Amino acid sequence: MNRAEKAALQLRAVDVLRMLKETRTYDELAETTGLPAGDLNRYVNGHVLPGTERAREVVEELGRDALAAELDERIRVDHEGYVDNSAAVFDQPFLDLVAPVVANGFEFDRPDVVLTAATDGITLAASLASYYGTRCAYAKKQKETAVEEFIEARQRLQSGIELTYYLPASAIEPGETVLVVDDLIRSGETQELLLDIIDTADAEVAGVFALIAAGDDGTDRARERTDAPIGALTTV
Ligand SMILES: O=P(O)(O)OC[C@H]1O[C@H](OP(=O)(O)OP(=O)(O)O)[C@H](O)[C@@H]1O
Repeated sequence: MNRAEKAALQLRAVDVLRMLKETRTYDELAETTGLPAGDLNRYVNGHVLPGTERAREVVEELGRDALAAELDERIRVDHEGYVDNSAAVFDQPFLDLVAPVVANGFEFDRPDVVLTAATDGITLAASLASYYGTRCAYAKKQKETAVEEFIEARQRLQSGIELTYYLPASAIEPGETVLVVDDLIRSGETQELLLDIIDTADAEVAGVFALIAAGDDGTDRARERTDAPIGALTTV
């Protein structure tokens, strides 16, 4: 890790601690983190930065559990099992906290492109691409007018409806690595279409990540398609 990466990690740890502090006293935060309340006070107030190892623990271990719990708080599941996650996907600062936890707490290699499907995955993909310093791309259900060449992926869904996603062909170069992300994975049909797009582009899959897995069907389906790491922050 170079100096800039260390500094970024330390600042991310402070962001995580500040988020946790919003709903806790320093004593409670000390209990949650196992760190001394006096140190926490200095980190949260920006007087001192946590050391690299401590920062890593906060982001990768504590951060993952804390953000999963925070995400659970923000999700509403209706009586038919449909998920309202607007309180997560509309909150870019929250997703900016999720990004380093995903990048460091799962086994994904840094990709060349973070790919999602419009619409609800876009804010998460933007946060991750920004964290990695890579490009973000999203496939859409319509063709963009001025674009001449598309990669398209089509599938007949279980419902009988045919779904097609289009991605401008210039979005992914052959041989690039692509991390597929989405806010939600349920049947896995959307992620499968994105994996088809990566195949057509002659690119490599770096992994598949969803904020929320609704059951295991979607992740199981993705696992059948790729050996790359697959993960979700929470399962409902
Ligand atoms: O695993 P699956 O069964 O494919 O479901 C997951 C997809 O469903 C939602 O998108 P939706 O198609 O509702 O489009 P939206 O993002 O525009 O709401 C969600 O954003 C995922 O992309």
